[in-house]
Amino acid sequence: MANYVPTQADEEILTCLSERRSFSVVAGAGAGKTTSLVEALRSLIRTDGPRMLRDGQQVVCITYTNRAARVISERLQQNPLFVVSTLHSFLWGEIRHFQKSIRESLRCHILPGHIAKQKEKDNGGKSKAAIEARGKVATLEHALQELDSVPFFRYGDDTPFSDYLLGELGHDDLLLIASDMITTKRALSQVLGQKYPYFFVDEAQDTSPEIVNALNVICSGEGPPIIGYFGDPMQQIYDEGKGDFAGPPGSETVTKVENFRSAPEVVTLLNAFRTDVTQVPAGKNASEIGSVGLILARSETPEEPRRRYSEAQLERATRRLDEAVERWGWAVNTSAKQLFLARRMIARRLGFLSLHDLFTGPYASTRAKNDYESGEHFLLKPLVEIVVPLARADSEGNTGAVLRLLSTKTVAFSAGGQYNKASIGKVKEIAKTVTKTLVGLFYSNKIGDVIRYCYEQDLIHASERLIKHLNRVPRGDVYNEELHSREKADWLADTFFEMRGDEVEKYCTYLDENTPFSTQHGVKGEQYDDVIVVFDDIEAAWTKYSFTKMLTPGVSGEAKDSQKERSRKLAYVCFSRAKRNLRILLFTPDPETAKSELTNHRLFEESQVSILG
Ligand SMILES: Nc1ncnc2c1ncn2[C@@H]1O[C@H](COP(=O)(O)OP(=O)(O)OP(=O)(O)O)[C@@H](O)[C@H]1O
Repeated sequence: MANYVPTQADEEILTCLSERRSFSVVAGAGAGKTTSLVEALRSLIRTDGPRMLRDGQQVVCITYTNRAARVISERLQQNPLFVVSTLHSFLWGEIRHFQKSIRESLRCHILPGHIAKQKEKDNGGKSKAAIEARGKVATLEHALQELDSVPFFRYGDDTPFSDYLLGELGHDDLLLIASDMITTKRALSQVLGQKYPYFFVDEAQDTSPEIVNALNVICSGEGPPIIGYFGDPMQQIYDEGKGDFAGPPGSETVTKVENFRSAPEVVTLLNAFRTDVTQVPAGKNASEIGSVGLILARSETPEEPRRRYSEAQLERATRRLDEAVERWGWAVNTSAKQLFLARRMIARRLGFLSLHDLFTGPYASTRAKNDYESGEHFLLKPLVEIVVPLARADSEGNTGAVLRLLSTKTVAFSAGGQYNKASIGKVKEIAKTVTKTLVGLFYSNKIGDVIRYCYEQDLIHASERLIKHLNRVPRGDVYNEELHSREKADWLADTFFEMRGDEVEKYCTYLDENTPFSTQHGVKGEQYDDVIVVFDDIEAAWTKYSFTKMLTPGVSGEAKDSQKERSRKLAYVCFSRAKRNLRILLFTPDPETAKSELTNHRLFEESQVSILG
């Protein structure tokens, strides 16, 4: 890396590696954790690489996303010494052949564990939660009984949730099964330790406690295999993470104190949010001049049911943001990244409010909401992955891109698809017709027609769930929360199938990050010169977070512990994306009192805070 500055922490990591001792690197935002990780991996090429290659061993580096895996692999120039992979694909690759053990794990631990959890939620009464829990217990017990009829189990990116009797394992179950197998089957942990003398885990704070435990089991005892965790407990923003990851007994903790990203003004604010690491601005940004500014705007009492803003209120809140931006003199700063927890504001600005309200409204389960936010919802996936990219490539007249999309993303045009025996000329001709029809449908028909065409033409990997919705008669009855809560997905699908595609296209633009807007979760690992963070607890309509309570408990009341922790961490992640200038807009019921509270607690300086009149 140009301008790479070696640090004390890097030295300590090298010492651990040479002494074959496990370690955890704890570092704040912008510390260059990935740089330290890559440097440590590179050092192994020199010190232990030839021996490992001779003995058929490799180093495992686990990343949180596929994108991070690609970045690290590139920085290591695809050196075959390293297996750089997400946790899920690494684990599945290691356990998939042990089908008997997977079944045993499901039977003895995983399913009984899920059943016990659901039973805890059932007090025998008639509440919605109790009824739902009883339903889940029945389904799980049935799956347990019939487990032997499942020929084999599989896991894929397209199976976020388990369907045991179809043999589909979801993301969470995969982690539970793998950690169960590693901790209970000594032979498996020994084999893994022999194949891989070094394990590195990036973003360790988001690794589940079960997995940290399993990896520590592999790496317990003296000498190799050893494990190195790299992470920041303050940036644990996914609930399943362990946060305070630590290596097996006897391992070292290395604290990295530099911040190579942010200007000193931003680093001062970040330090006010935590006590475990006090950062010092380092490298060339230590001499940059940055700034921090907070504007407090009065929040409104929501007028709509479910504590939602009305259209007029949403409009007023958006106008307040424009006023704040104006006051900061950033109206012309088009490169400033705007981070919102308040997604309706983004959806409205970008033109997909009805889609947003559908996928976050009464027909959407928590699972559906999460999948919508990440672009993974099974109803949206065919459009996000195939239809919209095809429509875009087609409108640009980019035939090459159209053919590439068809051959890589669709079933029909893939190597094993129905056209694989046809001549190239014929395939091109079919591709043209299919694309023309599909794009035509997308712009003029309902979404249901588009998806149905994709399914009939074998363009999508249609999941069982999707096929079920396509084949069923639309629900004629009016949705009733009491009666239908377990079947709400039917109403979601029916409403979605009736919609037009234009909103989905805008949603895709947003997912592609081609806009100056992002959700606050979406920016993890990113950095921008200028950042605007908007906190509106009401508009976000989210009970998991409360920024007003976290920042100004005197004005808004004390947050619950979990709410406070989550909000503090998410705020920290957002603020720490700024390299130079950070601006925050906080909607609060009482801006004047909030101002004194914030400055009294020394989170912000008086000169940094102002009130929007
Ligand atoms: N040792 C170093 N010397 C100089 N610059 C560095 C060093 N390490 C990292 N940087 C630079 O600092 C910035 C932040 O690094 P990076 O994104 O790797 O940090 P991080 O710890 O992963 O941050 P976060 O956890 O906040 O996402 C990048 O621009 C990177 O190039």
